[in-house]
Amino acid sequence: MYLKIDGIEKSFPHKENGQVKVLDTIDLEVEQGQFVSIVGPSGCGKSTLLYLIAGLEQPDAGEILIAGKKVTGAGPDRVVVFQEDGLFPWLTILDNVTYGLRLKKITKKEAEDKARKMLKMVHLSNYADAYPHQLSGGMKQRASIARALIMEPDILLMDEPFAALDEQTRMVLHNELLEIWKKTKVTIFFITHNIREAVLLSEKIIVFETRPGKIKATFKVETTKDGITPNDITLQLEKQILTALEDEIEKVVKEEMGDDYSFKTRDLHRDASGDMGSHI
Ligand SMILES: Nc1ncnc2c1ncn2[C@@H]1O[C@H](COP(=O)(O)OP(=O)(O)OP(=O)(O)O)[C@@H](O)[C@H]1O
Repeated sequence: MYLKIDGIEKSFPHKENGQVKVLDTIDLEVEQGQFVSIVGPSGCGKSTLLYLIAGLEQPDAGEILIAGKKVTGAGPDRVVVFQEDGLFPWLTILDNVTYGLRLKKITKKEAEDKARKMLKMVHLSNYADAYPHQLSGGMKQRASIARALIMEPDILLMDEPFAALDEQTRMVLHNELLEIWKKTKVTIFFITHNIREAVLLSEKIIVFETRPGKIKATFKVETTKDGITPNDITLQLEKQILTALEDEIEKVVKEEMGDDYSFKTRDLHRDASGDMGSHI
């Protein structure tokens, strides 16, 4: 198995309880080139797992292996794309994209050629000399993806990368990301609150339980030979994921709003295309 998450546990210090357990015995396998999404209620440890894979946090127990090698710290083989674009406002888009290459021993010309190729891939060729403030939210996020891809990572770790974007921009970026994924064959580990987004993009979807995060269910997205998922399968899957998530969201709601509040009896947020659990 390419990415193997084996018995991962993680706690953080907590001012009242001493320690709070965030992840409890996570076992998970990802194949090389696979697109895997994680959905789960707010605070269940999704980002923590992503940081552990990135090597930005260390587990209390268990280990993460990539191609059989234990992750002990950050490395250029894993790049994170965050919800906020994180571009440097004082640099042009081209310079933002080449920034990560500074430590690599390549000439400025080589770095720029590479960056222009990446900008072409995310359809930003005409904005190489623009500054981030001159770009829309979606364009900035595409620049962030180009900046990540230029490092030629084996694993792209995406932490709610499209959550701050409007629906139309999100749809465009979904298509672009799928194109990029097919072209680069990069392994993608994608966190989202949006069930429809997860179903649309991924091959495998993992639903997390409320804190301490545990895997509650795993769903495989079936496609036809030409890579398309028929609508009835998509809808069915969205329903199943929503059902698995509802119980978990209910727990979070009760914890925060009291036992007399029920999420499941309300229809307001029961649309799988919405961001489930992100605003509780
Ligand atoms: N460095 C840290 N120190 C202390 N507590 C932390 C730290 N990082 C995360 N936590 C806590 O761990 C829990 C899980 O956080 P995490 O961000 O992984 O959840 P999440 O599922 O990604 O949440 P969301 O969907 O809201 O982004 C939260 O209660 C958070 O406050």
